[in-house]
Amino acid sequence: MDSKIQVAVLGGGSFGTAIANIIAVNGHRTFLWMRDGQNAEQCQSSRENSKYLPGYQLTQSLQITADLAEAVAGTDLVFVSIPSHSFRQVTRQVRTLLKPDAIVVSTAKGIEPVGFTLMSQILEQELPEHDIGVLSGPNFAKEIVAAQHTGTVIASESERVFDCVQRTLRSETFRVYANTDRGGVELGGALKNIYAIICGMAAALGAGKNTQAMLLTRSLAEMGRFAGVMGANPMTFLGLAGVGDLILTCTSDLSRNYRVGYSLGQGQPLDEVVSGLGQVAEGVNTLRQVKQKADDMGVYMPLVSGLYSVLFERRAIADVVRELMLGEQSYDVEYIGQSHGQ
Ligand SMILES: NC(=O)C1=CN([C@@H]2O[C@H](COP(=O)(O)OP(=O)(O)OC[C@H]3O[C@@H](n4cnc5c(N)ncnc54)[C@H](O)[C@@H]3O)[C@@H](O)[C@H]2O)C=CC1
Ligand SMILES: O=C(CO)COP(=O)(O)O
Repeated sequence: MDSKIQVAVLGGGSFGTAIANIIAVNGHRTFLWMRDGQNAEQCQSSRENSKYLPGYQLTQSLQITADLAEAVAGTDLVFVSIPSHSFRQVTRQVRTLLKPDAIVVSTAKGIEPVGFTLMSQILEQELPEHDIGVLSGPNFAKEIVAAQHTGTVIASESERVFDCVQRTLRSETFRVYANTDRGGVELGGALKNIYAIICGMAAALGAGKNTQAMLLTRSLAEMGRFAGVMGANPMTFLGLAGVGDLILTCTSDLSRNYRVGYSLGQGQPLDEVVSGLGQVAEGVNTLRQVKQKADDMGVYMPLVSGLYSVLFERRAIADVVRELMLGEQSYDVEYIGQSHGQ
């Protein structure tokens, strides 16, 4: 049996383009769908996505189109690489176009505001007949297209999804691990964006390595605590989609969320920073949603609360930092608990 399949990637931004290119290089018939016809034509003829990944040559066999029906008809595997604010709208458009047995995988790292809905829950709601999954990990699009050795995670309840995604994406430079904790993997990808903003801000303010290490570690503690209450497995946060992506995004200015934080730390106003970015930084909206949810569920998230009060309540960063440092001192690793920790 021919192991080559037909794949569609929806969303012609940085990540959609990078992932579609890997799959086409692997020899699968691959369509990259972008909504703007002129952009699609220009990328198809120049073999470059000059807006999102300038300077990177896309492989000849990748077919770039603005025709959604052409992109998904006959497709075995679909990646939805659309930012969270438009994810449902695009998913809805493909409902009647997909083959009944097509697998659908989200690559978005955000949360829908209404009802705190994760992207894979949108897939469940909009495409209930399909096997679904989530792809997440420390994966800068620019490094993927530059063939840097990269690892990622496919999360799903279905063996069929693991098997298909691992076989389709695997290459000499791209490695795919499996995880059955879909919610944990997805929350890891969304939550780390908040902490990337904090770490960018800290860097702009001259934070040293002690501060960076404390921030990263306490961020991980907060993420695991929140996800645990949401029903995820805190152990997922020891994997690539948890601590892996947290380290990546919190330590590099290739991250848009980190860059948002850096500019805020330099004193620029939030609306200017966000409108000047020209690309999606999911962390700003995720912060609003996580703060609300944490308050509703009574989850202790001092870093989330601190960033929220700087961004949306106009509190001075220095005051918030002082308060965080002088707050109640607690246990290092809360899973060890008081009785073992003493
Ligand atoms: N860039 C990266 O390194 C990574 C990004 N991600 C996640 O993937 C998702 C997409 O991110 P990027 O590709 O980086 O974003 P981007 O900002 O580079 O591109 C977003 C793309 O979505 C398209 N889009 C937006 N609304 C649309 C709509 N209603 N209909 C059709 N297309 C629409 C835009 O035209 C653009 O092509 C985000 O949730 C992000 O967090 C995940 C892993 C890595
Ligand atoms: O998720 C990412 C890398 O894994 C990309 O992060 P940014 O969205 O902050 O650029």
